[in-house]
Amino acid sequence: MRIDIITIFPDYFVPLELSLIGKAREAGILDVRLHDLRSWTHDRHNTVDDTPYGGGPGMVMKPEPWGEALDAVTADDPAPARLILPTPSGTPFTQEHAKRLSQQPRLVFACGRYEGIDARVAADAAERMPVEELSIGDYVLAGGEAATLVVVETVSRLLPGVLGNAESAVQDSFASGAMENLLEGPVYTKPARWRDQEVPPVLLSGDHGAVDRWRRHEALRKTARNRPELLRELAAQRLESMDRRD
Ligand SMILES: Nc1cc(-c2ccc3ccn(Cc4ccc(CN5CCCC5)cc4)c3c2)n[nH]1
Repeated sequence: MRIDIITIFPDYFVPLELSLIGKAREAGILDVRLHDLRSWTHDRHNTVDDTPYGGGPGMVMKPEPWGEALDAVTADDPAPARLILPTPSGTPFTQEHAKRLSQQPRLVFACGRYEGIDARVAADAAERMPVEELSIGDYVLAGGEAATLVVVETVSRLLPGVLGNAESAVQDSFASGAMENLLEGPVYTKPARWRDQEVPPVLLSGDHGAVDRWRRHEALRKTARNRPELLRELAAQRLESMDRRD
């Protein structure tokens, strides 16, 4: 997968040189390219923002630099680029969304700052490529960079070869399958006793059936405590599938 990131803060993405994603880049699984938006400004001050039409607080990012940057970044590779626009007003980013994005050959991230990017940029890009506005949560960041890091990390760890067999994305909470849509319960490792706390004996029993039942019970308990609304969804899905079978 090729990932292009356009930002006025390229240094924000130094973390993508580290750890799993850094190794995936070295292995050629991921091709991450950073672009400084100011490279597509032509005035002495490299201006990227201006006051909002209609008044209001703050500044808005000018369309011209974005138009030129997106043209340049998507011109050189035939694979259809999908433009990802982090924004507080986007569709909620979920694990399902990450799985869909991990199937794409190319993602281009436009990291806004100030109060956002002139709306005509997304409208113009949509004439040439799929554009997705997405939110990573109901809170307002200072710009799109942190959201882009979250999406790139979530998507990258789903790519074959990125996670060693030491980790596995299959058992992720929100993953489909046996523990579908449940939060994962507690995890333990050696020593079996630490600061007077014992690891739950079932985990040392070697009885894999009992271990699976215990883990499912813990996942249900944690989901009921932290995300009860997920249980309602799960119950509704179960009822629906039972109704379909009847
Ligand atoms: N999930 C999530 C994503 C983000 C995010 C993503 C990109 C940008 C670019 C700039 N900002 C700051 C920012 C500040 C204020 C407003 C709200 N204003 C009210 C009137 C016009 C706009 C919007 C945007 C971002 C924030 N935040 N949270």
